[in-house]
Amino acid sequence: MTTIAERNAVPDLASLQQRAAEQAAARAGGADRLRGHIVCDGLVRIFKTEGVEVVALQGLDLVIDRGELLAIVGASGSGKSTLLNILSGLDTPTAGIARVADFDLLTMSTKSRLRYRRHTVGFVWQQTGRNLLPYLTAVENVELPMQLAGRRSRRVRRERARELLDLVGVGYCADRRPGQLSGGEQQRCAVAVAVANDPEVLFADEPTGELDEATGAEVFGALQMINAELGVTVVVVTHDHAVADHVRRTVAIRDGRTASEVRRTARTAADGSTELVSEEYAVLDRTGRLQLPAAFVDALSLRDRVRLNLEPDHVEVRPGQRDDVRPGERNETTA
Ligand SMILES: Nc1ncnc2c1ncn2[C@@H]1O[C@H](COP(=O)(O)OP(=O)(O)OP(=O)(O)O)[C@@H](O)[C@H]1O
Repeated sequence: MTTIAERNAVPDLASLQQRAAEQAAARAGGADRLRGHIVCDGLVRIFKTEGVEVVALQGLDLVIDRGELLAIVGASGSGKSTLLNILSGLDTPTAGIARVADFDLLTMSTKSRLRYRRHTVGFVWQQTGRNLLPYLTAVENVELPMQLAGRRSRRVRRERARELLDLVGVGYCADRRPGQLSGGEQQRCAVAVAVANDPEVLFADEPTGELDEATGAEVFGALQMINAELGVTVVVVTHDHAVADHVRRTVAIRDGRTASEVRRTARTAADGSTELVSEEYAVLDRTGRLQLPAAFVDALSLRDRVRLNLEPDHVEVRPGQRDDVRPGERNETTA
């Protein structure tokens, strides 16, 4: 059993991930049941306003394993909020598959949607006002969801609320109201509130959006702790690419599809220490489509079509035939 002092020591991402995987396996009933806690397959969301259709999600594929701590990043308008609204049960997709913890988000009834939102998922929003009630102290805010669920005795509720506040590093704020807390402390309390009823998945929408970098890092520390100690799957949606430093996998969304992801893997360095190495991958969908990073497209002025060559261990992508060949310029694809 880890002590609070040990938990609050500066966390090492690799060991936190290891702990999260063990806790998640325990929750799932064995490591062999870890895959696919959240599954999106060919997810489509079309909005229709005044006869105009906006395709916000264009066949998005994403699999998140139980116990993962994952960030979703993307420019404004890329479809992050649309995806989060669907996964949190606030909105229904137009087509495709969206499944979280065995709930089918396309077909679930109003009753299961309510159960899903109350017990299966927790939320942290960017605006504190949406997370905490101003007239309750921090510990009362954490107790409230347990009280509404009517599952635990008053004494147990209070004990758990204090434990959760300790876990996210704001035990000292227990008897203060939100107005007496800093922005970072409020968001860490919000994390404790979100997991009060022991959800399987925690969604955080821009949880550090209004915070400076150092305070934002403390909030990420709280999310890491919840993930590692409770085995809760954590999905953070943000504009902020610096988030990649705090998670093991960052998925980038572009034009309503998953475009690329960065994975940080632990490797043993020459001196025996463990180091985290980041590697960027393009995402290949089931039909073999992939999106080239915008920087690659710009660097070679790729447009309209490209030439592909299959090599023994890789695929080459070269600029393709250009229709607008100027006089005197050779068209490199003609034989
Ligand atoms: N209710 C709606 N009605 C019509 N169009 C919508 C609606 N919600 C989102 N859209 C459109 O869908 C696309 C994706 O929007 P979304 O809000 O999911 O992006 P986002 O990545 O979350 O952006 P931001 O980071 O600015 O919140 C945009 O083109 C947006 O205008």
